[in-house]
Amino acid sequence: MKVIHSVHPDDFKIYQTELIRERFLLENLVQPNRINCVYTHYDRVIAGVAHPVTQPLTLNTYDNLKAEYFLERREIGIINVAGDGEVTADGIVYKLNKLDCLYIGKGVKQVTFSAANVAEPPVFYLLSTPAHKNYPTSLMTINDAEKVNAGGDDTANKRTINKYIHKAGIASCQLVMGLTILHTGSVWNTMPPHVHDRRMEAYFYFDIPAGQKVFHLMGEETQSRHILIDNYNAVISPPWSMHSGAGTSNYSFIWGMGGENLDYTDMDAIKIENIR
Ligand SMILES: O=C(O)C(=O)C[C@H](O)C(=O)CO
Ligand SMILES: [Zn+2]
Repeated sequence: MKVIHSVHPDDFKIYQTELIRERFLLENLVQPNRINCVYTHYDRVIAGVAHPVTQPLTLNTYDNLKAEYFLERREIGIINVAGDGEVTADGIVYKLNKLDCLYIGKGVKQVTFSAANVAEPPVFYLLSTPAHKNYPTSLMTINDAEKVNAGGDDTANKRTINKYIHKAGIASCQLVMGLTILHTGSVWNTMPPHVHDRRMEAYFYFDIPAGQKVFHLMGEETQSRHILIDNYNAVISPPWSMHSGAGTSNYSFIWGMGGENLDYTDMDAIKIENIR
């Protein structure tokens, strides 16, 4: 499993394009009949994708965890961003259609992923954090996710934020997870931006139309940098970094966090006029 180490904000100031991409961008996660995971030293979050097509896939442990099974001391959030699929947790089958979310708690030994239809296979985005106790496995469909409508047409940031795993939603030890859908004609996510030193964050961009890209914005407020994002890329946002983005079209993204608290609204806002 690839390992991503933490970066100090002072060191980040001299980073050029290639080094920014190497240290923060997760590419090539979606491969047929494979689970690809990346271990980060940001709150020990593991991000990855399971893409079962013609065969079921099992979430095995990795040597990095020194654990008998993946969820021995971890919890995981799973969101499907493509065709219909199934996730089985210790023999119980959960159907996940596009944009449905499954939380699986610490102590579940066997997790498998499968496609409902080979012609339109699922893409399961995975985000896992260390966990100290078991919370029940819980499925939440996109319809049941708590919704916040934010932004406006006049500022090209009209979007719907869907919350699944958070203080008032699915219970977890430290994982917070949901997804944001940009409305047609809107391109800016998370603008005005924020930081939350108490939690790292990872974004997974999807439904970026062919030929379009997202400029993901990161860095301290007076040291902004960007990374060009393709469909199904994930990007790590360190606790000191703002995270925002503008697309050449509308798109969607999954956000997920690990750290001190489960309060989605715990953010330190940045004024647009202060960004440099
Ligand atoms: O569009 C938004 O605004 C977001 O989706 C914000 C993220 O959810 C976030 O950064 C949560 O901390
Ligand atoms: Zn955030």
